[in-house]
Amino acid sequence: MAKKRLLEAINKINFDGEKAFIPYIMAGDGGLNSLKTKLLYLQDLGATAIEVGIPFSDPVADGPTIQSAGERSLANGTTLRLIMKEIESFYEVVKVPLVLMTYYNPILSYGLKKFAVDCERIGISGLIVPDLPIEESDTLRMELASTDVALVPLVSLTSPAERIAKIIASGEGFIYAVTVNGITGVRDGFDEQLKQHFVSLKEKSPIPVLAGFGISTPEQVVNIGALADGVIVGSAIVDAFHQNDLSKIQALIQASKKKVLN
Ligand SMILES: O=P(O)(O)OC[C@@H](O)[C@@H](O)c1c[nH]c2ccccc12
Repeated sequence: MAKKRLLEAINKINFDGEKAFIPYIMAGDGGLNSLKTKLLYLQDLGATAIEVGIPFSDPVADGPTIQSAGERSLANGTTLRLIMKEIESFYEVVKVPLVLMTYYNPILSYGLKKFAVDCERIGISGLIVPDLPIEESDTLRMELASTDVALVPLVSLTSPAERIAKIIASGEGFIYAVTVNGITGVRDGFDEQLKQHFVSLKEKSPIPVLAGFGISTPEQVVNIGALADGVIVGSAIVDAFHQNDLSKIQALIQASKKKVLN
């Protein structure tokens, strides 16, 4: 099945002259019963899709902010199973596409087949599995083949050209282009080569290319967003929810809605 839901949500925003904005939140941070409220809040502000993080004990790609959020969530007793149940209880109300970000281990212990079936049933639009390299993704890909759940690949700044071509060829939903070398978290500056990197990715990719990692201010949303089809913001959103600074979240999303002329 062609993966449509996520792709179409992003294409529609770009067609309207805006950049896609995908906030990341950690499920279970602040209690699992706050998940629905946060999702509806972000949906109403105009998030294109929302990345929902599954807490994991060994989060190798996560910076300090997301790590702490994961620890708070785990301390609340959050598990993938409970998160799936919780989403099932409100998936008819939350309309914005949801992308689950999880390491591979929780999926394996949940059961690959069951996970794919359940994701489809509760309306999940995409998956990001940062520790599953493309060479090892066939099993999961096969389970997802008959669903509208896109397997969103990550491309790093240092991926060689042949690898980028392979990743793009198998990409579904959008390409997650990582803008820094290293882990998630707030950054001051970006690599000067970034512009060329995005020009080249966008040339090669038939699906949207979104930029993520280190984007934490409205200015960065505008500037990095201009290079890509949209942005993903994690740590800044997680922090703002944790500190209950909702105006920060509003300003970040608003920055993606400045019309751009292509
Ligand atoms: O926090 P940042 O720097 O804004 O980056 C987004 C990121 O947090 C989110 O997409 C994410 C959280 N954990 C990840 C692990 C791998 C890839 C991506 C992620």
